[in-house]
Parts: sequence; structure tokens; C-alpha cells
Amino acid sequence: MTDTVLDKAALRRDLKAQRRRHVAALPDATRALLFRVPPATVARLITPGATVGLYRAGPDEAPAGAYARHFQENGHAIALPRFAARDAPMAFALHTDPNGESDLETGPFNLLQPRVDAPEVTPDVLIVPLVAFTADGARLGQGGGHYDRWLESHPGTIAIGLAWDIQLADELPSEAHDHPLTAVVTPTRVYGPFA
Ligand SMILES: Nc1nc2c(c(=O)[nH]1)N(C=O)[C@@H](CNc1ccc(C(=O)N[C@@H](CCC(=O)O)C(=O)O)cc1)CN2
Ligand SMILES: Nc1ncnc2c1ncn2[C@@H]1O[C@H](COP(=O)(O)OP(=O)(O)OP(=O)(O)O)[C@@H](O)[C@H]1O
Repeated sequence: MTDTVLDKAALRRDLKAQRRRHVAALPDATRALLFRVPPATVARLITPGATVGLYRAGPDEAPAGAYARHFQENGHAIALPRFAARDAPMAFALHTDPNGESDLETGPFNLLQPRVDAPEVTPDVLIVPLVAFTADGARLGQGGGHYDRWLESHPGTIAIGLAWDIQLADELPSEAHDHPLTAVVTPTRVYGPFA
């Protein structure tokens, strides 16, 4: 393995532990008030009628459920990642019930995902989870390379990160396949949009 790959694995472990401590210290009521609607500078990036790819957050990730409800209320089709197996490529499928999540089931990564009968769709814009980001839009993810690969095969799709402020890193190891984010939203500010 290259040094960058080893660096990334160690970084991920440390940053995920830091994220867990941060979220555990947040009062539930505070957490419920964050990430309600996209800030205006980010909302402007999402054209009317665009299909928006979101994610179903795990316990420590920035919650994306309110954005899902907001986009649906505003006439957007919304989609979530779906995997046929752990080693299958990431696809997106239509998410129809962001309020009740009755259309989701647990998938290979222990994440809720649309059931097999939900149609596959291609989002025009992605709201993405992350382990860490930099002030100029670099992203460190879970290490599956899922978003990098998806963005590689869908050029022109913009990706907007949602994160806790403590996920900001001074710098991150970069590899040729890494795709930059167009903006990152935290509870206190927006980084970008970058050109
Ligand atoms: N909420 C969420 N959805 C997402 C991602 C993510 O980071 N967060 N992904 C980002 O690419 C994709 C899924 N990729 C993933 C790749 C690896 C692991 C992972 O290593 N998870 C841990 C813990 C899982 C568990 O609790 O069972 C693991 O498997 O050890 C998770 C997701 C698409 N959906
Ligand atoms: N476009 C690509 N084509 C082929 N392999 C890729 C591509 N992008 C990433 N990979 C591979 O995926 C693996 C993980 O990449 P990386 O560490 O950048 O993941 P990540 O962006 O942190 O994860 P994720 O996007 O799933 O949250 C690496 O082995 C990398 O070589």
C-alpha cells in the first residue's frame, strides 16, 4: 500500500472517533435544529426540477433527512444510494417517503436504502456525507471510493458536502481519483461554492 492509503486509513479512524465524541456531546434538541434547509448560496446551485441524490445518515453523520423532505416539498425527485452487494457499484434509486422512510430497507453497509423495486435514477446533483473536508473542498470519505467512482462516471455532477464544523481538516492526503466538492455546509457556515 502507498503511504497515502495508509495515511487515509489512520486519519479516518481518528477523525471518526472525533466526530463520535462531538455528536455525543450535542444535545438532541440542538441537533434537531441543524441542517433544516440548504443555505441560499447552495440552494442556487440546484436547478428547478433537478433530481437530488442524498444519503441516509448514520448516527454520527450530519443528518440529511430534513433536506430530503425540503427538496421533495419543492418538487424535486430525490434519490438515495443503493447497493446490490458490498462489492457492487453504488447506484441511486428513487426515495419516495422521506417522512416515514417506509420505502427503505437495510442494505449491505448496514445503511437504509431504497428497496429493490424502487426505480434506479441518475441524480443531477449530490448531497454527500464525508469523514473530513478542507476549506477548499477536498473530501475524505469512508474509503469505499463510492462517490469518487460515481462522480468519475457522471462528469458535470456537482457534489455538496454536509458536515459538522469539527470535520474541517487543515489538509487531506490527495489522490488522482479524488473528486472535489463544490461546497460544504456546516451548522455555522458555508465553504464555497468553489468555481
Ligand atoms: N450515510 C452514508 N451513506 C453512504 C455513504 C456514507 O458514507 N454514509 N457512502 C460513502 O461512500 C456510501 C456507502 N459506502 C460506505 C462505505 C464504507 C462504509 C463503512 O466502512 N462502514 C463501517 C460501519 C458500517 C456499520 O456500522 O456496519 C464499516 O463497514 O465498518 C460505509 C458506507 C453510500 N452511502
Ligand atoms: N474513479 C475511480 N476508479 C477506480 N477506483 C477508484 C476510483 N476512485 C476511487 N477508487 C478506489 O477506491 C478506494 C477508496 O478510495 P478513497 O480512499 O478515495 O475513498 P473515499 O472517497 O474516502 O470513499 P467514499 O467515496 O466511498 O466515501 C481506493 O482503493 C481507490 O483506488
